[in-house]
Amino acid sequence: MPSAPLSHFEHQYLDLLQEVWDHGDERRDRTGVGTRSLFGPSMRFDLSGDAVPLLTTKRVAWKTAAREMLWFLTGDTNIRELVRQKVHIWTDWPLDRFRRETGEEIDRDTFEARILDDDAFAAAWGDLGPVYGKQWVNWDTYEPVGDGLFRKGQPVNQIAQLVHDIRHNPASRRLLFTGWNVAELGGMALPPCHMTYQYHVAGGRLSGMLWQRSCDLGLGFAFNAFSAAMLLRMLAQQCDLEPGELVWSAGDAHVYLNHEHLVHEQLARTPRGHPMLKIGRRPDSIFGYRIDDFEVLDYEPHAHIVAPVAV
Ligand SMILES: Nc1nc(=O)c2c([nH]1)NC[C@@H]1CN(c3ccc(C(=O)N[C@@H](CCC(=O)O)C(=O)O)cc3)CN21
Ligand SMILES: O=c1ccn([C@H]2C[C@H](O)[C@@H](COP(=O)(O)O)O2)c(=O)[nH]1
Repeated sequence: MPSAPLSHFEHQYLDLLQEVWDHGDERRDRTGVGTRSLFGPSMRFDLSGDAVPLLTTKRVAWKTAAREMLWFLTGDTNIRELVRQKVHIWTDWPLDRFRRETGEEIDRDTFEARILDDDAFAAAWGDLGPVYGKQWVNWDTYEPVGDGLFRKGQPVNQIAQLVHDIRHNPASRRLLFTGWNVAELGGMALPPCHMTYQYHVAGGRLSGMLWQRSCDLGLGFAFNAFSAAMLLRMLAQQCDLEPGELVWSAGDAHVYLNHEHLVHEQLARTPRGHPMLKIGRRPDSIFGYRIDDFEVLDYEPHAHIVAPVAV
């Protein structure tokens, strides 16, 4: 049965957008663009059935978000593979570094073409540092070899460990993984925003919480909410559980001042439809999913809204 309009999941997002725009503290942020910001909001999304919190008040490139999530799970931190899949959302940071360090005024398409064509260029300029994927599946460890010396130990695969723990110790209060490796933050293009994920099993259902320290409500949120739900669904499938709830909570939730048009346009639109995310196949492991395994149904969103990304 279609539910009453006010119960649509997306109203939580639209209400927050309005709240931040109307009452957020206006400040100059790291990027120089300026934001309005509120601290500590949260939202809850019911993922039962195949429900997925994919925004409908603008078209969201969910396949781009899905490709990014699958890329994280490979442990890769170089944008080359994303660019090869025509995912451009991470290009601006390496491009910015390239321009700053070489003084060359290269455009984005040329930069991406060089990343694809030139191995050495990709290795030198395409890497984001030890960001999400590195920490999720290859967190470095060190073991003493005497005299104050250490050598690298076996890296920790937090995701494999998580799947094991959900399966074998579902009552655990330690079902979590994090990208926030304090010792390695300095080498990252950006410290993780969607930084910590925790899970909870009850009544045959897997629920998850994402703690996002910093959220760009106009651009990042749509990707982060979809990806967190997608990952939860994959974990549930691997652990023979039904999806429960996704709890999203943020530290600094902000709207960039140059997203004013997006705020007004989205708030003028009415959420429509109840998007569903289908997974067509059950791979042998959490690392075995491919983009073609995912399909979104009942998605007839309002038109896309172009908004600049603050670098
Ligand atoms: N300011 C800022 N916002 C973010 O959301 C963000 C960052 N920086 N830095 C790191 C990553 C990169 N992410 C991004 C970057 C760009 C888009 C973006 O431009 N999205 C457009 C077009 C998507 C497409 O390529 O089709 C959108 O309308 O959603 C989204 C997420 C999320 N993160
Ligand atoms: O997944 C993501 C990644 C990034 N963001 C946003 C949040 C902020 O607007 C910037 C990061 O800047 P910091 O100064 O490091 O907070 O990127 C996002 O919303 N989601």
